[in-house]
Amino acid sequence: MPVEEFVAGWISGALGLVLGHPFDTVKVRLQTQTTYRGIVDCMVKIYRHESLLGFFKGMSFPIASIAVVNSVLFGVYSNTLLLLTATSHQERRAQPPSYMHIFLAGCTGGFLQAYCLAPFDLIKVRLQNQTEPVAQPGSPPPQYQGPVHCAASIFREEGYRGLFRGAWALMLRDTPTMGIYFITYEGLCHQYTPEGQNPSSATVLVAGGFAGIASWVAATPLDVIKSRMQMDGLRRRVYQGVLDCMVSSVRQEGLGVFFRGVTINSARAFPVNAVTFLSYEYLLRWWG
Ligand SMILES: C[N+](C)(C)CCCC[C@H](N)C(=O)O
Repeated sequence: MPVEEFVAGWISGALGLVLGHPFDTVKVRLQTQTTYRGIVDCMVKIYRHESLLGFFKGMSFPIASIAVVNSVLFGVYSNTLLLLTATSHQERRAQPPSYMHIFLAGCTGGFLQAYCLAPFDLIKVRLQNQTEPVAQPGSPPPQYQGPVHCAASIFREEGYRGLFRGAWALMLRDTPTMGIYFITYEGLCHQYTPEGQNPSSATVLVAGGFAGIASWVAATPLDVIKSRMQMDGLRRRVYQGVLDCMVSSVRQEGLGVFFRGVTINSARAFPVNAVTFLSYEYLLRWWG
């Protein structure tokens, strides 16, 4: 089983992640809190009350977990394609797999990575939603003092299953949309690359960026529900499950609720995924 894909997936994911984290914090706040009027208002308030550090809340765990999560995504994707089409990464330029195979491999990768991602994503969302200024002397400490403390408190209060709160919504969000992610990427690369050649850096950047946007636009409705399920249970349980969360969110806020954060998600998705795919392709070419 080729391991390069796993390592390339990890490094490229980490680069994309740091670049996108400030956007991600704004997105999570907009999706789960009602105090902000929009993207700019949210950014200004975070900066004023919590300084630049406020944008990087909750980042240490994703950095640690991206090794597992992105290497599972890219490793499973690539190895599923190998199973389905019997072509390795290098051979795929000459013999491109069918879109059906790409979609299925993407879904498989998405499904398995969601399972690894769930507890890390939960902790990230809980930390990002703490609005207290970072470490102010004299003020009461925030509920969670850091990722390990957060994980331990959730485990203590809600048990092992508590760490998987929102995991169902996450799995539903990622399985089909990771299929869309890889289809868009491969489709655009194929379109703009002469037969049998490797795509140029510009093509990889643009195809990666649009793959990110396309999959995030499709993923946003379930992303909102996922974030809400993850915040639920912090004080008192409000939702009975994914469906209940959907129904009551729509009842209270209208259908528009499903597109909360879509603009910021797309703005984040382009650079993050352009960088992710560029470094992924180059690492594999370099090693291949
Ligand atoms: C499937 N879904 C849309 C959720 C994610 C697709 C892109 C994943 C990438 N690591 C990123 O953070 O943008």
